Amino acid sequence: MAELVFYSGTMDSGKSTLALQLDHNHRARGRVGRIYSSHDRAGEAVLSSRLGLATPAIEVSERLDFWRDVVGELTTGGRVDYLVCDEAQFYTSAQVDQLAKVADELSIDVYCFGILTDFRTRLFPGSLRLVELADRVLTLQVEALCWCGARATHNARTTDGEMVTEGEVIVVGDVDDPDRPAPQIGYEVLCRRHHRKRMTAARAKAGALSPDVLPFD
Ligand SMILES: Nc1ncnc2c1ncn2[C@@H]1O[C@H](COP(=O)(O)OP(=O)(O)O)[C@@H](O)[C@H]1O
Ligand SMILES: Cc1cn([C@H]2C[C@H](O)[C@@H](COP(=O)(O)O)O2)c(=O)[nH]c1=O
Repeated sequence: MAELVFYSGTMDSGKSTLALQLDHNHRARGRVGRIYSSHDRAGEAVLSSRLGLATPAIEVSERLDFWRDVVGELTTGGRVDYLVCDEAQFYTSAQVDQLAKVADELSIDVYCFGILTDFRTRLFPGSLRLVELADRVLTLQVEALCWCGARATHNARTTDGEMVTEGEVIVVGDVDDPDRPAPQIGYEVLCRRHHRKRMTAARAKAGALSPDVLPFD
């Protein structure tokens, strides 16, 4: 029986890398996959990983109907054994329903990858529906870490290193690189404790340098 699987983790936890590995392993055994992504940092119609690998993908806009897309491929002589769906948090609830239908009625395995919650700690619509419908929800094993060393569970949006809690839900961006100045808008993964306290790495560092602040912990 085909499955709908949701691999979830914070930003920078290796989801796209796993998506590319999974596709590679299936293709190496002669299976034919169809790859989708949405708002990838590297641009439109691509699935890219921070490890440098990338592959062409079908861009998932709000208008894309997965059921019609896959049925269209099959009825024009194509073969589809599995779907790889990256950045699935950005999919609509209806699109996730279509993916479940593809798994159930066409017996095609569907592997989805995405972050659970946005910068305000709210579930993305696509992730919410995946949690509701997936046969399995799997957390990535490579743990992204908060600056304090604890497992990072939340995605913070930052402006010049300071956490922000208001703004558009979708803003494509990357996690800050400690070796280069923080971009105006970036992301940082934090443990819940530090997300609650809006304590980014930059703030923690500034606090540690100031003689006047009370100890944080
Ligand atoms: N220079 C590097 N050397 C080893 N691993 C790296 C390097 N850069 C990134 N990574 C790994 O890649 C992961 C991010 O992979 P990626 O697939 O882009 O994440 P996601 O799709 O979850 O945002 C990091 O958590 C880290 O494990
Ligand atoms: C938290 C959060 C993230 N995003 C964007 C930022 C990135 O472009 C992607 C996540 O990609 P990754 O491969 O998992 O790093 O999502 C957003 O638009 N809104 C948010 O709240």
